[in-house]
Amino acid sequence: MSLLDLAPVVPVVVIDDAETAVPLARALVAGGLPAIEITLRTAAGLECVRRIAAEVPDAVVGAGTVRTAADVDASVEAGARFLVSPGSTPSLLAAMLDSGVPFLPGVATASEAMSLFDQGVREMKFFPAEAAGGVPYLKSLGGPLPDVRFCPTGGISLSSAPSYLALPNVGTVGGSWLTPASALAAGDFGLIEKLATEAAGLRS
Ligand SMILES: O=C(O)C(=O)C[C@H](O)[C@H](O)COP(=O)(O)O
Repeated sequence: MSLLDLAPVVPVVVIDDAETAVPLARALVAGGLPAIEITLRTAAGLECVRRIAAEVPDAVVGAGTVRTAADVDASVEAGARFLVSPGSTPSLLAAMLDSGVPFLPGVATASEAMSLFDQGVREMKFFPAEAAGGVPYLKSLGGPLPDVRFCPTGGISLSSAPSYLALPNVGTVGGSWLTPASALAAGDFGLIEKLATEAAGLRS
């Protein structure tokens, strides 16, 4: 099954304290969102991937903010089951193609999507979704590029997600709204499960 079909929303998580990774992942899975993207923006990112991969078997944990071939190797070694990047470079794409796990390279234009398509990539992240043109832009890309499917991410909320999910070239959306920094700092995993449950209900 494609990564884009696992759930209507992929939570994008920035974690500072690796101790929160496992309870956070359990809350998201309990709410119905099994695919979880842990960004490599923080020093704790890889350790969080490692802990979730080892301790939360129902989660499909991936690494986000993957920018280099070294990031690809470190993520896979930590147990990442998918990789997401904000954009794409030749060396990053080569490493992703070689990684053995599904990946969503970021694109924001038709030319970028066509370059990846030429390399055999059919599923991509559309980033930064809202700033780059949002739903109308993505709908327009679907005309000439109907065989590319996207995970739009960047500026999407519970209220804007349904209009993206209604597009035929969108499988799932990414967003950080499910894991507010304040809830993480307070250890409020009940709130995170509630936000995940709301998001999981967007497409039933
Ligand atoms: O970290 C990355 O790899 C990114 O490319 C950026 C993230 O996808 C967005 O920051 C999430 O978007 P928000 O839901 O607006 O917070």
